[in-house]
Amino acid sequence: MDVLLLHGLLLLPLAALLLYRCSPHFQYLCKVAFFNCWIVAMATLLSPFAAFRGRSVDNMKLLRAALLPLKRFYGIRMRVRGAEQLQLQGPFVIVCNHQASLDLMGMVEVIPERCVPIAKRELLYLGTVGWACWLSGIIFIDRHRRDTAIEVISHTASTMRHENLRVWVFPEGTRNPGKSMLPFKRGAFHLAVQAQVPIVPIVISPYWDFFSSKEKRFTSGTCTIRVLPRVETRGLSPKDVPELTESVRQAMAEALAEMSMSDHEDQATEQSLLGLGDNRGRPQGQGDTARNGK
Ligand SMILES: CCCCCCCCCCCCCCCC(=O)SCCNC(=O)CCNC(=O)[C@H](O)C(C)(C)COP(=O)(O)OP(=O)(O)OC[C@H]1O[C@@H](n2cnc3c(N)ncnc32)[C@H](O)[C@@H]1OP(=O)(O)O
Ligand SMILES: CCCCCCCC/C=C\CCCCCCCC(=O)OC[C@@H](O)COP(=O)(O)O
Repeated sequence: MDVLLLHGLLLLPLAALLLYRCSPHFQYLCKVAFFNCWIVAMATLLSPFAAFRGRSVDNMKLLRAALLPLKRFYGIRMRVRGAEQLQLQGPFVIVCNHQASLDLMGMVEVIPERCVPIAKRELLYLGTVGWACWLSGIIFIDRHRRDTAIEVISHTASTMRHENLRVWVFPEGTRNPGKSMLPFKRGAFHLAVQAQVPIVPIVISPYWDFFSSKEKRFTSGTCTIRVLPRVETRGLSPKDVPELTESVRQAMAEALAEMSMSDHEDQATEQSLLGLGDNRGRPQGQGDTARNGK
């Protein structure tokens, strides 16, 4: 009986490995589980060090260092275009499209010094992850209570100016795996206008080629991050916010559409150069990006 049990235990990892190799769904589940486990493990490991410093934006460096290796585990190549647009003195607001939790990998590629994201309050309750986020100075808003969210944003506007803080906002307000961007919430734009600081739009290319939570697909691939020219807000007032929001969204939507096309073309070219004609692990009609291993 014991021998049988031992054999069973030995065969279990082998069976899991086989399943991982053969089933894209199982591979997806493993990769997503690893992503979350990595975040929880890093938060647990690093929070005591961060606590030593106290609540400070400097702890974002720890958080960034902890998340940077993730792309290597997943074989995701990051290409950054226009990084020089982030070489600004003083505070500014970054607005970025939000497809999935994977955006954290793109975020840490380009996040400048002294920059914190605005996040939904619910993240605070994720145990050590919430603790790590709080210690890093992440700004939390309750999306269901507009007045208190607006208060937090107003307070952030004055902190930005006094403490030379940069703020990263996902203006869609929620994850959006769709092909176009959702209408933008206006908080980020009120924030920039109140603080009279520039807005730097960032667009992360679509993940369709290597990731889809709907289809439970997670392979390797290339992701492009494009930093668009900054938009000045000096002299603008709250009445200008709707137009400002629309013009920034328009510029980002155009960049996203362009990137969707060119990423597809790039990957098709790479594929034919590498002689990779098949569509392993994904439906017909979507390019393969298997060049990065895994
Ligand atoms: C060591 C290892 C650790 C590992 C650890 C890893 C984890 C590390 C995670 C970090 C990364 C996190 C990433 C999370 C990502 C998200 O959590 S995304 C979700 C949170 N983000 C957001 O919601 C975006 C910001 N939200 C907003 O800006 C929204 O405008 C607000 C403030 C919540 C209000 O929402 P709303 O009422 O639904 O929307 P909206 O239509 O914009 O506004 C309604 C009205 O209020 C007005 N208004 C809005 N804001 C303002 C304002 N500030 N002032 C005056 N009026 C305003 C609008 O103008 C509008 O009025 P009208 O113009 O129509 O007259
Ligand atoms: C004592 C409780 C212990 C709980 C342990 C929980 C383990 C949690 C596991 C992993 C945490 C990963 C956190 C990744 C955060 C990614 C940021 C993100 O993408 O947030 C989503 C938010 O933008 C929009 O949310 P919705 O699309 O509106 O929804």
